[in-house]
Amino acid sequence: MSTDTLWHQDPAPLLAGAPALAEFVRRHQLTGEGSLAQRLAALSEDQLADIGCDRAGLRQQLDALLAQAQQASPATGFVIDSLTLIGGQDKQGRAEDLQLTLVPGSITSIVGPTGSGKSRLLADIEWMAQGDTPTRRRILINGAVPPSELRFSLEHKLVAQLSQNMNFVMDASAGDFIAMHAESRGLDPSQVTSQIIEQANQLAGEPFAVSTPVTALSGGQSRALMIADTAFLSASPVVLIDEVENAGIDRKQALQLLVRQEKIVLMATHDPLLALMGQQRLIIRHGGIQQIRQTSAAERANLQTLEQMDACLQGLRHRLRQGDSLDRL
Ligand SMILES: Nc1ncnc2c1ncn2[C@@H]1O[C@H](COP(=O)(O)OP(=O)(O)OP(=O)(O)O)[C@@H](O)[C@H]1O
Repeated sequence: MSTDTLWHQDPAPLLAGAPALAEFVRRHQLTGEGSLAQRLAALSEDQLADIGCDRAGLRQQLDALLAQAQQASPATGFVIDSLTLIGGQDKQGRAEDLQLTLVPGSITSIVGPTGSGKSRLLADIEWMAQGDTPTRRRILINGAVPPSELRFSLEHKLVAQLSQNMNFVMDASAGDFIAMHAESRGLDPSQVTSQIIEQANQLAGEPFAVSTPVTALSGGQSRALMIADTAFLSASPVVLIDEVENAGIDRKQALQLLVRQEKIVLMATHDPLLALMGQQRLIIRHGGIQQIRQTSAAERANLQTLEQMDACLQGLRHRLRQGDSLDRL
């Protein structure tokens, strides 16, 4: 796909895997609706004066970033508009009669009792199952069976998975880790490293530095680093999250960060605060999706109360960590 074609289409899917381009778009007041060509044309003279660059200059910089984004994208120019899940069967072999299409910028929660099949569903998506897993589910990308090079290639991953058990075994600092990842995406690490560390530190309670060895990070800090790294550097337009709740990080902010980057987010959770942040939730029983429930207006209104309760609990956790008494709540 030429950069000219990208120039005239909705950039949202491309922005998901192109943090430098996304940041440029945000900083230069190009976040409106329509293609980049339309957004650039819509800038007023006042806005251009504000930005300190003329239209031709902006176009030139955008062209360079589009070319870079295309090169770095997981499958050169491959953008995801939709991911479709076609039902298979539950653990008893009963048909899972559904077809569900998810689009970038959406959050879908996955809820259900322990052992009901939440992780299995995430794994089906990660593998882009084609009827070849125990659930017999099938996954379509942009309405079609994904080409096998997308399915099996390690470097062209469409899906990033953040799971509970994330231990680093490498001998590198947090800064080195980010730099390696940035370079593999063809990005300049100096532009993103401090941003990612800063963001990770906002998610985790106890700050760490660029020079901190990754093996010295706590569970919560590792998770925060991976989430910030995924949000800024991962080209994968689909993000799967398995149980973020016990990670010791600001989970609401983490979710907002991931979704801001226009990704398709699916999240297995037992946490009401997180579950209600999704537009819908898939209710799993006996290995099958039994129901799809849209988050209702009343539930959304309840979110505020849940946030207050959560803030109260977080405060108690903080006091506990500080060694304070909890005689008075
Ligand atoms: N439709 C299915 N057919 C056959 N096996 C299934 C199906 N769905 C799930 N399973 C199997 O059931 C087991 C439990 O599923 P899974 O680990 O996904 O549960 P979970 O909901 O994530 O549990 P937890 O909340 O404890 O993490 C796994 O071995 C999984 O492969």
